Amino acid sequence: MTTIVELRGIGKSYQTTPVVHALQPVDLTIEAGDWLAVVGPSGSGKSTLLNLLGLLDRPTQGRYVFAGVDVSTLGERERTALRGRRIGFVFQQFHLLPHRTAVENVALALLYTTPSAGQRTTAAVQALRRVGLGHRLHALPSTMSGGERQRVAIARALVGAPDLVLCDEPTGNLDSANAHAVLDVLNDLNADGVTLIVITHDPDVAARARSRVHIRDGSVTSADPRSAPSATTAKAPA
Ligand SMILES: Nc1ncnc2c1ncn2[C@@H]1O[C@H](COP(=O)(O)OP(=O)(O)OP(=O)(O)O)[C@@H](O)[C@H]1O
Repeated sequence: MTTIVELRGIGKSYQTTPVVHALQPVDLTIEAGDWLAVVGPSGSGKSTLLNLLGLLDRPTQGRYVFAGVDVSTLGERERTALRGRRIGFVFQQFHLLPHRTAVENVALALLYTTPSAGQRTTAAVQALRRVGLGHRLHALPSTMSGGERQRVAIARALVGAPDLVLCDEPTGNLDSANAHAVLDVLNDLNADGVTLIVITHDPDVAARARSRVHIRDGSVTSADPRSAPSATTAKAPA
């Protein structure tokens, strides 16, 4: 098995007055092919954890090994490169460029890694087909439903074949029909081997994952009673 994420005693405090201990030290292991939901109420530390996992922020303590690389040893430029090549992001607000078609939005994600425009377009078309949007390649975001827009965003996250896709409230802006369609896509991708971490406050979204951890007041606890509370290990069930 390949370990994608290994957090050892990772914690984060914001040096404000007073200091905010946003994330208490946590151990977390994610293997290739896992789908983990991180569930917690507003202010519990979900974004803090997502920012650490996605190399968008640095912890104040602990060790993070991502895909075999100890990221605490890396400079900012190396972290940015690792993030760009190996982590895909899906956000609640889609963040699509409004005047670009679906295929252009997805192809843009490869701008700095794939010199050939033709190859970028080919990969974008494949990614859009993978999320069931092969018939909407040239649509502008304004002509798409929220669920379709989020599927474009998922295709954009996937197109570079990342080791990990991090989703922050991926259904937060969707009605229940569109939310189900997006969760079905995540389900299919995970069945194909894509490793997912989904941050959510929605228990229905969390229920679709293979495993769950809960976060409250900055403390991560496992939903799996077999795990020790101080050593949360998220593993796909056998
Ligand atoms: N830059 C910052 N400086 C100081 N405190 C912060 C900062 N960012 C977050 N916090 C605090 O850290 C705690 C965790 O915040 P975080 O944004 O991670 O929660 P969350 O679970 O993502 O919330 P939400 O669901 O509302 O987005 C909160 O008490 C928040 O006020």
